[in-house]
Amino acid sequence: MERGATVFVGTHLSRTFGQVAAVRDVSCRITATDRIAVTGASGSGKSTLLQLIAGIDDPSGGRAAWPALDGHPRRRPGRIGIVFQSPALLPTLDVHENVALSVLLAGQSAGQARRAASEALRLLHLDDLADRLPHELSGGQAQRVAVARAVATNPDLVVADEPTAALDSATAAHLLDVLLSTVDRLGAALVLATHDSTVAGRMDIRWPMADGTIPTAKASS
Ligand SMILES: Nc1ncnc2c1ncn2[C@@H]1O[C@H](COP(=O)(O)OP(=O)(O)OP(=O)(O)O)[C@@H](O)[C@H]1O
Repeated sequence: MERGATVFVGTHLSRTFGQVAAVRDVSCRITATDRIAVTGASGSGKSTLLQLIAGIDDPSGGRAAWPALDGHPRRRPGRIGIVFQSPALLPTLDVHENVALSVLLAGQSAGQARRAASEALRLLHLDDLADRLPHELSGGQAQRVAVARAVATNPDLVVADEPTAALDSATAAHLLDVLLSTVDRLGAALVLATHDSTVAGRMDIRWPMADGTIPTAKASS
């Protein structure tokens, strides 16, 4: 992707659930290669904002747009990779099949999916685990597979919702190393929600959320 390209623009975004305003009037911009940590207390709206950025939820008000990703028939999971707090691997598929599935869902052929999965597993040093079932993995290994699944389609934007929350600090640091080096290699933007100040400290930009808003998000543009 072109350097400086705008991957996402949120304009006066809001998302309400009944009486709860989870996201309130957030305007923000993400450009290619940005490394953004969304921080804030539990319930401040981080996950809700990430879901709007990933396009898996619609705002109640305002506008979400992905200028650099337009023109792609399938924005997700092709151009946007998502890593959740828990790996959420399909239990009856082995590691390679779990990763290949995301590529298939992005519209690639079975052969392309197999090749892309092998490449993603190699990138994340998971080749040796390709034949394992999810229950045969440690938590850290499973989360690395989840990263492989998110990046196998060569996305322009990776959205990660507390990807290290369930890991001990050494495993979390390793996962973050792997995630950062992978998005560097892809030239993708990364937006990551975290409670962990060490994790947030490794990102270039911090969006501190409080009560559904981000006072400084516009400063990233
Ligand atoms: N699907 C939903 N239905 C109803 N309320 C919701 C829903 N999703 C989120 N909320 C509410 O919106 C607010 C923000 O939630 P959100 O999960 O975005 O916060 P968060 O900062 O990610 O929290 P945490 O750090 O605990 O994951 C909370 O008050 C939450 O209860």
